[in-house]
Amino acid sequence: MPSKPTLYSFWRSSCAWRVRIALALKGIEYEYKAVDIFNGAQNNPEYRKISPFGMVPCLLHDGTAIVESMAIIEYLEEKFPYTKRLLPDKPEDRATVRALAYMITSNIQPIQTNRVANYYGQGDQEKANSWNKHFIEVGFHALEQMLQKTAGKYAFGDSLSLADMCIPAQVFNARFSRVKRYGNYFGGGGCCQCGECGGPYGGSQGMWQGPSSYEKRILMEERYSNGGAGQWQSFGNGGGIGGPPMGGGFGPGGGVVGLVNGILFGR
Ligand SMILES: O=C(O)/C=C/C(=O)CC(=O)CC(=O)O
Repeated sequence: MPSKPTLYSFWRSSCAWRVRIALALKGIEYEYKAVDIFNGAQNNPEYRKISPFGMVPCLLHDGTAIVESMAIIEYLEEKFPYTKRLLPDKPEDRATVRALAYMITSNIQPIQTNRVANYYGQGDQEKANSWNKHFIEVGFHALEQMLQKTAGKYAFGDSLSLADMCIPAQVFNARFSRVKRYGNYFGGGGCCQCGECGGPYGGSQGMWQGPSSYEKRILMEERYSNGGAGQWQSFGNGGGIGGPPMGGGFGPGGGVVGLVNGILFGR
């Protein structure tokens, strides 16, 4: 039986959130250590020894420090093989699930991360925000095309997979970046402005469709797979210093794009 890992995390980190979802769904007990990025804790020399980039997440397990969320999740998949599987059996299915996940983890999130946007904005917050928003919208547009072919109850068919570890956290980032698709619910409105799709993604006007949501489903599965409210905390809220100011992780909100909107809020 492997020993208990320690997760260095922070509530605002979408990458750390992916790992928290995976740990929770796999029912792996772990120690949570918040790295208060907003106060520079990632620059602590001690932390830099285990996470040279000063990023979260970082998983410490049996004396090995593992950084990069996808490396961590795949490690958990291999190290705890008797827990819930996040990759399907067939190689082509695994490739598709990884592709869905990597669309976010390689081609959306790293481009819209604050250190990139802030460098681009050079102090102009509006400019930095528009950078993030643009790349999230373009990325979601592409993701939408993929999901139209792959999604069932979840991003890939009817089983939770690695892709579902990545989408909710990216939706969370989209909210922070005021992606217009959320507008009807969060005070904007109108269509996507990616310049490519000629109008609202999927055409459903961004209205929140109701309570049966993909996000909520993942939250609930996470909650029940861990037997209660304690893990609910560690999923969205992180607890203590790790907790977000907005409570509850995902609340009701508009969808992102047509099918994403559908799986998030309608199916
Ligand atoms: O572990 C990763 O895959 C990447 C980590 C980061 O880029 C840091 C991070 O959490 C950025 C963010 O999502 O806010």
